Amino acid sequence: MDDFVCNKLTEWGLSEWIGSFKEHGIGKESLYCLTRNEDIDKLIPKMGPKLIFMKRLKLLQVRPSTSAAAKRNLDPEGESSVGQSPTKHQHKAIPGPSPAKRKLDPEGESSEGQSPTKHQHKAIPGPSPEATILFDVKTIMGHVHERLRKQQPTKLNNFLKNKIRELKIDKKELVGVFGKTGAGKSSLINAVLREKHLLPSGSVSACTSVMIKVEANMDNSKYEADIEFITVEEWRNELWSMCQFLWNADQKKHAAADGGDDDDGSDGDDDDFDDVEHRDIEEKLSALYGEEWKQKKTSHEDLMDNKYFREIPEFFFSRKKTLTAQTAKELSAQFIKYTRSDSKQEEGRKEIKRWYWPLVKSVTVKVPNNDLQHVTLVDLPGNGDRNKSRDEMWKEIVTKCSTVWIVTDINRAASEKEPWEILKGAASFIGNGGQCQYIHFICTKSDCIEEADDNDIYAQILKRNRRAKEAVNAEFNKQKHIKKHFSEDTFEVFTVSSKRFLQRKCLQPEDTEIPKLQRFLKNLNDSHSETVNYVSGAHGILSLIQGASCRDGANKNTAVCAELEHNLNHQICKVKTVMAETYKAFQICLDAGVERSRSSCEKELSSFLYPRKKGGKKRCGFHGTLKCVVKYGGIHKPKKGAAINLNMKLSSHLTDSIDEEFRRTFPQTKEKCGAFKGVINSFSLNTERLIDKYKTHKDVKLQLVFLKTEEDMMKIKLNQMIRECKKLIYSSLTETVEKTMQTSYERAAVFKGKDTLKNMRNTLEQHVHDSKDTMFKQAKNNMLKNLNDLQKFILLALKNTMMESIELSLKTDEHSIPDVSEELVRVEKYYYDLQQMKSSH
Ligand SMILES: Nc1nc2c(ncn2[C@@H]2O[C@H](COP(=O)(O)OP(=O)(O)OP(=O)(O)O)[C@@H](O)[C@H]2O)c(=O)[nH]1
Repeated sequence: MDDFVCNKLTEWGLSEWIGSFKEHGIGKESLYCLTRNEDIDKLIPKMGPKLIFMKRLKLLQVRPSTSAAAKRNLDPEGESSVGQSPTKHQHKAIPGPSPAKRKLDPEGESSEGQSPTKHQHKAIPGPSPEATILFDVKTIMGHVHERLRKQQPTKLNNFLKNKIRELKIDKKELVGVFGKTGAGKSSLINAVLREKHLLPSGSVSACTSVMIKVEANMDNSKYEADIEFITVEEWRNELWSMCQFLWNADQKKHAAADGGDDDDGSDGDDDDFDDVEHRDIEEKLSALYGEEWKQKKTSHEDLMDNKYFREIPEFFFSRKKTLTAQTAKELSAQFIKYTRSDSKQEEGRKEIKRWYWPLVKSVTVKVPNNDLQHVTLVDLPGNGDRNKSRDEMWKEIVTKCSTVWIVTDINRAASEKEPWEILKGAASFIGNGGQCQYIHFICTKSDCIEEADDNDIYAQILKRNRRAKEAVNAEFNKQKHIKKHFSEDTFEVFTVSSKRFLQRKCLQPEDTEIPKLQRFLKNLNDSHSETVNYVSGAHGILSLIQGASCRDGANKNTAVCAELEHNLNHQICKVKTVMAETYKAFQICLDAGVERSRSSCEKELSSFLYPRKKGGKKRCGFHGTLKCVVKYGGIHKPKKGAAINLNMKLSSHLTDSIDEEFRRTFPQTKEKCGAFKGVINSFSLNTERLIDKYKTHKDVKLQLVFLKTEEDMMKIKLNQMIRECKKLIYSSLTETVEKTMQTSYERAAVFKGKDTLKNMRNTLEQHVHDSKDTMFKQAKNNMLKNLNDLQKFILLALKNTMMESIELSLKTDEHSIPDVSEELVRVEKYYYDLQQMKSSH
């Protein structure tokens, strides 16, 4: 690593990160890359929270604008995108027609046969007043940016251009739809979107096998599916290990057939594992190669032959394929071969020779003329995946869900184990390790009732719905592990009938509860506060420009600056105090957790390694399970049932010890006071009082208006950053345990034949025994270190951002600034209009 990087980090007050940069070989180019926000996600797994800090560093403009990195940030790409963007953005901002207006036919059929364009012409309502305001303000800011670009690039000029570029609306709410296969997830998504034929559903042998994201198509009026493939290299590696496995299995079979010793001493359980693995492999290979793989399995390179991928050349080149169609039905027929596995070749789908799901990472389905432009529904099959990149994507999506729908058949909704196990398994990823605010337990197929006669059906359905809700709520109250992450007010039960909602038979739409879910999504989609933030940010920037162009008395500024700096120091002290208290509280909880983990980890491991059935009997098939666990780094994701995670089990006393304090420090729901006991949200330079005090001095007042909006914007960005970092801080506990356990998994995975189970158990036991004095301490230290990094960064960001803004608004004497008085008047009016809309909302 060269001196440049060291100097830059020192210059930015981040000298203690130099070690990490060195450790990960992050040099000058990467540093540029980071400050330009490119490819940062690839580096995040290496660097953890620090990279997120780096990412935000750019957003928060902590870096000095004279740095080389800053200069590169002001590249022409960025410039032009703002200057030209309004038209593109404007399109995005105007919502399409509401589904209610568009789909006059509840079946969702009528629009499908017709040309959508014609249909849309009739139904598209004009943009909402908010969208019009946003459109106008974006256009105004685009023009102002263009004028600034034509001027000399001074410090203030650069600062203003950056500020305009940073104004954006990036609200995206993810709703994760979980549930076992056949529960009714696809039908539910179709019903809430009133798109009867969008996601394929409904057969015994077929099921959704890859993650499908469904969102509004904001770019055109077509139905679209973007397919993202895994890498060629990844498939080659997977093929290699599958062929290897099949070869070993064949050898074993031959040895047995030759009359060799078929008892390899593996308790017979090896066969259980092999059977499961064998079935999975066969399923994958048959999907892609039909029967042909059986002749080619000795050479994985033969299975890479181009002829198998003729239909998807994109797999080798761009890794992305886009399908388009005029109707949902047409699109669905096109993408089904990328999303579903169909072991028995359903009737009507026999023409499909190859099913490409093993090569697909995810599919994004885009629905035109849908006004949920800020919401993405994600159909999540099962627990995740054994395929590494699909599993990573699963985790990434799950930790980003702001709402989770657990879908299950209404029959035995409360008593069935699987939905609760899915929820339990995901709780740490969506709770403290994620950002979920609402859990909806959705009991589907409420129309399916057997015992009632025709006249009684309606009453019976409603009665069962009531009972199901009571039972599920009662069950939720028993789920201690889930309740550590979520309070009762985040949990709600729905009893829905997707089928009857689309058919309008037997049940009124309201009784199907689909409209209730639609209203929820509509509220989630609401971008009012984002629009207010955009307009208020624009108002602040224009105030700064106008204030700078009519600046006069330096004396007043000195007095205001002194007062602001005094306020800033006072506020920083307040934040520091809360941060120190938080650190202390974390330390106390974790110390207790380390002690408990140390004393009980061997017992925990034992209960895992020697599982007993109810009644104390030994459990069969455990050998296979453990083999999977050690092969996949402590994690086993069976096709059915809950995922097994030994790392989480070992770190459970640590996570238990911190869960409550963690939730208090980083509350999930927006209504709560916010992170760090609300000290970030209440951070204020008291600019409102100063605005009132200096209301007769127009230039000072304008600068103070800018500072007020700058303060608000900074808090929004900081809160977003805190939300991302807290996930990494939380997951660092289990990750440390996972890393420490890795060597023992690797050693255990190589055992074969006689005494395999015993040897695997001994290896893990010995390792836990040897590392129990250090592993948990290390996990605690890592969490505290990450917390400390975050706290330092927040303080740095608060101080530097506000100081830079004070300096540029009140201490810089630049007069070659455009006159934006007209624009300011217009945006100011919009700003007040939006305030009024907000109060009437
Ligand atoms: N009667 C009735 N049947 C439903 C309802 N919802 C779903 N089904 C049926 O249940 C079956 C499974 O539904 P899907 O929507 O495909 O289930 P899924 O959870 O998406 O299944 P996978 O794709 O395998 O993950 C289909 O035959 C549906 O028609 C409902 O509300 N009422």
